[in-house]
Amino acid sequence: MELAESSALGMYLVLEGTTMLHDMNIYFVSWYTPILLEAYKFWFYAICIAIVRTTLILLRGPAEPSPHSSSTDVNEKKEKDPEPIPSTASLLNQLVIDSLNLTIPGSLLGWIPYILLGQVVAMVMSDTQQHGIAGVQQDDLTIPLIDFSPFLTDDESSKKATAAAILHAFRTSGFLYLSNTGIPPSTVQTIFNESAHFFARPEAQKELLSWDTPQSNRGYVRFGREKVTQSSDPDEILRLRASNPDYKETMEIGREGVAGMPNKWPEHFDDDGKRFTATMRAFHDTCSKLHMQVMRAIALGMGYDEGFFDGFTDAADNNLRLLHYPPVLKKVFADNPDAVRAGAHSDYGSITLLFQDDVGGLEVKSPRDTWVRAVPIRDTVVVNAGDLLARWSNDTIKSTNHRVVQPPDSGSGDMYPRRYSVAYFCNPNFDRTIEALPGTFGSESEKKYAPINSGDYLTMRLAATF
Ligand SMILES: O=C(O)CCC(=O)C(=O)O
Ligand SMILES: [Fe+2]
Repeated sequence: MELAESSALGMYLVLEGTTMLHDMNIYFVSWYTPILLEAYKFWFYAICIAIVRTTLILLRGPAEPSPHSSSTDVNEKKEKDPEPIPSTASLLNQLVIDSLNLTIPGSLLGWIPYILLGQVVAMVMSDTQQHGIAGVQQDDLTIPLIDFSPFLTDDESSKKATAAAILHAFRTSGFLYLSNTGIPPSTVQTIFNESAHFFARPEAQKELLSWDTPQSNRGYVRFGREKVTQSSDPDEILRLRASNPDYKETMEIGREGVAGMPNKWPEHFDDDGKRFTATMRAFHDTCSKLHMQVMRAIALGMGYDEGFFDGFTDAADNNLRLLHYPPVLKKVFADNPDAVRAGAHSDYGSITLLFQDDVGGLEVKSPRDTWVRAVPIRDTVVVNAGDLLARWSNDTIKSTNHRVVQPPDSGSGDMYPRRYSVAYFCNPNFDRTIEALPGTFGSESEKKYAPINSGDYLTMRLAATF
């Protein structure tokens, strides 16, 4: 039966292969359609055989190894583990997947109504959403989509399960998508509207709100001023900035009420400026609550009391950054392989809450050293760990490099569209000392970093890039 299945699949691949040049507009053939239909039939048969095979295994149990296979080379046998026996759950799972897959060639052949295919796709999508499988998975990098709502209940076991999933993501890829965070999508939409309105102001007006010092880290940063990079060598940063500027402008908003470090609000310009100020003040507060909740999840995941980090998060020494990447000629990217909207970097603080529009362009470095697109997923927040959390966790949590490049080519026009995003950079209270967390080291000598003051660390990192 296995042979029949692979033969049918082989026929499908061979037949479909013969139509490839036609598909690529290289060599047109008159028999394209009939051959393709025959190919789809073999695809359909192969899945049918697979379904029958799985059903038989379910009913009868796995086949005994044949005498032939047991008499194969002894050396080879010694090295190989016996084939694992699939569990009933995994067989049932396979059966569901195969049945769903059957609808694809089935619909293409007109044997199964198209409408069913649509329903099946919707079913698979909602299933993966529910089980948190969705997200991004490529080149050994997994950015899971995690539903945060169970963590916001009083149910201890739901909270623990969500906390464990979040910590696992921080320890492996350093990135995750969070849904149902408690921040309404309409609030995020308002922030994006206000941001677009702000960046549309005349350049001269924005310059009046210009960012001045890394200590304060507040205000408007014009196009090309910040060059995010891992380098701390000033000459190297200057050279990079001149050759490959970040194609972006930003507005940095810090915690309100810090002596000597006022935010640079546009409230004295006009009513729009007043509305912007009130909206952003409120959003800073809203995000600081999510920051506290995510840190509580990390605490629970690491086996501490849920409130372990509260004394590190309650000052809300966080930075709200509005980002605008203006439209850019496709030619700029085509001509220069190093062109970026935001250069490769890791974030500095504890965690970042990132809201992106649906344009795309954010990429995350995979363990295979490739760039993987962190595609926008509607109504989710991308959460990633920063360098200070990695340091705090004695490198058990990862602060992963990421960058922003051109969005996928939509094909029309000679420019890539503008993109907006909003990053909320969270930091441990600036007056706290950060040193290896309990449980992240055995003996004192396993602590990788010296204790450091949170505020000093952040200022040092910011001073290097502006
Ligand atoms: O715009 C984005 O999606 C990412 C921005 C970012 O990584 C940053 O500002 O640190
Ligand atoms: Fe970043």
